[in-house]
Amino acid sequence: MFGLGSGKKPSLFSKRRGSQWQQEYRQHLGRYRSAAFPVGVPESAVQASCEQGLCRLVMPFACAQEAPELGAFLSEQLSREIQVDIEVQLAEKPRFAKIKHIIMVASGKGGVGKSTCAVNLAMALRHEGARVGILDADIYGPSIPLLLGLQGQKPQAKDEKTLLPMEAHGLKAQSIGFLVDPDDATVWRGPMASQALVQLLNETQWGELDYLIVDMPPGTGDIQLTMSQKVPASGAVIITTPQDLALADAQKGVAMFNKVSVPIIGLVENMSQFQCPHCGESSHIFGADGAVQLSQRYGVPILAQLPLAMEIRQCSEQGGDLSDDYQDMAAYFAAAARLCASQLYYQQGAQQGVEIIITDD
Ligand SMILES: Nc1ncnc2c1ncn2[C@@H]1O[C@H](COP(=O)(O)OP(=O)(O)OP(=O)(O)O)[C@@H](O)[C@H]1O
Repeated sequence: MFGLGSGKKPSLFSKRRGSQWQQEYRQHLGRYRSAAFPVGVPESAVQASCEQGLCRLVMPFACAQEAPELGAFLSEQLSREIQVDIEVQLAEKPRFAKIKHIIMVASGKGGVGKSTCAVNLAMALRHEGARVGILDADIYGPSIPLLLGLQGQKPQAKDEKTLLPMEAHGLKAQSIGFLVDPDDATVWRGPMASQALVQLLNETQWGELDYLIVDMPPGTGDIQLTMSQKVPASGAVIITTPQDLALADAQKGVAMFNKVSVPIIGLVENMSQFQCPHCGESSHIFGADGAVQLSQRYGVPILAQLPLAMEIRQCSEQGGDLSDDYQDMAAYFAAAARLCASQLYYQQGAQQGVEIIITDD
């Protein structure tokens, strides 16, 4: 009835018909459920223009790679071939300078894969159509230069006060590792460490960003607490492994962010399972479902359960992008990125929706 794809463009694109399409799309989009759209595509997002079987959507969070699945859903619902193209435009005002959201990536314990997850999450958000930066605040072991293939490089000074960020894989990056000898950084005390983070954040010309990922130092001590107080973060992602010890530390991470009122966006369970390359059998080397229990206890979602995989280690340590050669591994981070971005959007929405009622008593 709507004539999408019929080719009779001029007569079909009257205003009335246009709005009729909008209505039908809107109805179906609202029913579309996925990890990224747990409550359907939000009403505010449905700025759809639909032409010749192509539905262009402007979405308020990074989810561009959801387009094929959304297209398949709409095609089935509307019984005609529909392609979806997603453009990402975050509507909210920047939280800091021209940065819309700062996301802290933290772990209660060292060596759980925090930096690896931070970099791959940043790349995945980029592939989901967002403008993304990464700030390496891990003063004790800055690994972002290595993970982005930028070792030994130095950022350029824009003027006397500001530095230009480095760029790799479409990400803007800044790290203490570009500026000081790592051996010097290890002796920094609390105030110096948090001051270094604030300075790097303030004095880098980030330009306009949708998301800035901050790779925090491991642990939940005073340094991490001060850092989380000083940075206007929209939320935090906690990386853990399924081990009891790592989970106990992850709990401390949740408590720390609660203390400074930074919402937890979700948990990433890294090294969740290992698939034998020979027989294909999956084993839970570090235990099973620890993060699920943590998630239930604190009511925070699990963004991903990532495998322990040689491809992740090799590709990351060579400064590569998983989506170039290891799409199956990249898919885990893509799903985590969409979930992280949407969770942040829905969390903010819920916060904005809180009504404060002042009474006399
Ligand atoms: N899912 C994974 N599969 C295989 N190797 C991984 C995975 N995640 C991380 N690694 C490897 O584990 C090692 C530690 O990872 P990473 O440096 O990201 O940890 P971290 O928590 O940031 O450490 P630190 O506490 O030193 O900051 C690296 O060699 C990395 O390549």
